[in-house]
Amino acid sequence: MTFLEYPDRELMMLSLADRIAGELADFLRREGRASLCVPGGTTPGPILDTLSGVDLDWGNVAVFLNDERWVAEDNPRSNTRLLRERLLRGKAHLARLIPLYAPAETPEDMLEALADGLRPHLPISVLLLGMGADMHTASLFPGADRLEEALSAQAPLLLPMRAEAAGEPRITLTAPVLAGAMNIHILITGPEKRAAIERAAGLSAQDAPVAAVLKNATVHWAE
Ligand SMILES: O=C(O)[C@H](O)[C@@H](O)[C@H](O)[C@H](O)COP(=O)(O)O
Repeated sequence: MTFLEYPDRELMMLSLADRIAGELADFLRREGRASLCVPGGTTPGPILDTLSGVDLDWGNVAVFLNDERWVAEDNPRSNTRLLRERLLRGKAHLARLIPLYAPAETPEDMLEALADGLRPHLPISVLLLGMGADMHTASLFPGADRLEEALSAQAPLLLPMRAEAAGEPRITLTAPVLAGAMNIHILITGPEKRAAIERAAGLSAQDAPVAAVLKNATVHWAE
């Protein structure tokens, strides 16, 4: 992994948004299309805000989440809602949202249909991930019910995931899909997460799921 330390959060958010935009522009130039996979949670908001105003051929960019909480879009915990409010507006309103949620009782009910929608947009051109202090990334939580399956090289694209720390049931991209991204950025802030990611580098993905994507990742950190 490459570790980049920034003088402050604001500078980190702007620099990383700029870098992500540059990587997307490269893909668009070379291949005519690109995919951008982003986290929910509280950290990435300012990057999504900046990206939404960037001049890109957004009509050829597919955007999707790393993972989704299995709640309707009007729920404040919906990551899709965050995407719509912070990224899919301004210039980026032309981007194509590939859903990780559809109204149904459980993620199991929609798993195949959602995976079919995702498949044509892989491998991921640019992946942005967050991480919890417990070393989870996407919804790959330590101790989660289907973690082992999600870490396997044979994992399907998407899996439902349930874990005590997760709250509601989740749906998540699996480790091989995340690790197969062409550019991988992990965005973290604060001393606790810095210590966690340094510890994760020496642990198995079973104990520290973020370890599954660390090898080719650039970690971006500010106090
Ligand atoms: O839906 C989610 O919760 C995210 O995709 C998750 O993996 C997130 O990135 C981490 O939990 C960090 O979240 P914070 O940025 O809020 O600390």
